[in-house]
Amino acid sequence: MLQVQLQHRFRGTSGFSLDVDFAAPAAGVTAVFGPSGCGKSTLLTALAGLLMPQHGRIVLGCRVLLDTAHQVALPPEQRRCGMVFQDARLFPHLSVHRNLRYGERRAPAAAQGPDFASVVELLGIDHLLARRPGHLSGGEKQRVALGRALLSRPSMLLMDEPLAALDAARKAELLPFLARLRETLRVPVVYVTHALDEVDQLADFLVLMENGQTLASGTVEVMSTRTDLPLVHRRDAGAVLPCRVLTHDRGRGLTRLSFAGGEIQVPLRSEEPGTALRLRILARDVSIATVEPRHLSMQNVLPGVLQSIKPVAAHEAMLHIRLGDSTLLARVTQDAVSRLGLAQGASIWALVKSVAFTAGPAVEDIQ
Ligand SMILES: Nc1ncnc2c1ncn2[C@@H]1O[C@H](COP(=O)(O)OP(=O)(O)OP(=O)(O)O)[C@@H](O)[C@H]1O
Repeated sequence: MLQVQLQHRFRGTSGFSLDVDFAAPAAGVTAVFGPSGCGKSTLLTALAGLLMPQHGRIVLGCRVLLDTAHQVALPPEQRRCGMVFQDARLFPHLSVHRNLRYGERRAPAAAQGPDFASVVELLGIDHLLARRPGHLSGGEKQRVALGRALLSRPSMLLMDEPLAALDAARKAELLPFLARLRETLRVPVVYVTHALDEVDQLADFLVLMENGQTLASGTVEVMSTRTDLPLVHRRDAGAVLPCRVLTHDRGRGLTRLSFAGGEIQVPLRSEEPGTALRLRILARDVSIATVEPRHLSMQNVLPGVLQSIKPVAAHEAMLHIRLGDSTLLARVTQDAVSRLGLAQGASIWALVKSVAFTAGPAVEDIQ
């Protein structure tokens, strides 16, 4: 586990207070998500040991990095956190090769981790080794920065909005590398972002922050269906479902997926049957029927049970729908709730218009 409890108040004009308390799995990617100025970067600097909080305890696995109650405070070099920022911060006068070797030289002899060749292969930067940072694109620079951080064999990787400075195309180029990293490496990652699509694609666990405080934390799937959190008011609010590819029907251009509440059909995907995928079904793309609908253009009509109805805006409500072992969210008007006579426990059909995929290559990659 990564256990974090921190309290810190900046003196002077800022007066900002950080009050963080969460426990995340030590393996995988933990996203720290929240609006600008909520304290995400401050949290990272405290994890790295670059900010000494007034009170706190940080434990990674069985290592106590900080325990102010017992005067324990490991300095940054003993915490060994690899850091990747929005701007790559590479040495401009050194080649990519030498930037990477710099990271490698900082690795303690006994530390476990990938070697130079495997990092270069993992990040696809072989062809860039002789270049200087000034001759790299933003996405390439970030891959090198990531490689340098990995080669220092960190005990934890801290990433502060590594994609925020990139345009959409560069971001799309880098995301698959980050996803590979998550699948291949064992190093725990704390990933700061205010982009929900990055959370969906990369994170296993989510820590939600607001005004210096942790509002909630949990798996991305569970957090995506919590209607008590500010996430529910976003346009992209919706349930994240882990799925598996069942079959492809190339003639009809459809792929059938299974999830813990049934099956769903989506536009043709490129992944082999058996591949795990994650998809977000936006609440606003789900409609409700109280009798089984027929003769519809929609592919997905899923039987479920209405678990709860929560108002989310003046005239709208968020419905929690139980589909087997999964939960779906549907955002409908209050008018629809009363017209259909919707009530907790009712059997209903959820009609899913479209889904957003949050993992795996796009269908354009087929062939
Ligand atoms: N060294 C400091 N001294 C005083 N105040 C600070 C200091 N560092 C950060 N702050 C304040 O702490 C608050 C949180 O800043 P932080 O950079 O952690 O937010 P953030 O969530 O990472 O924001 P963003 O998403 O915009 O990067 C801000 O109000 C900032 O002004």
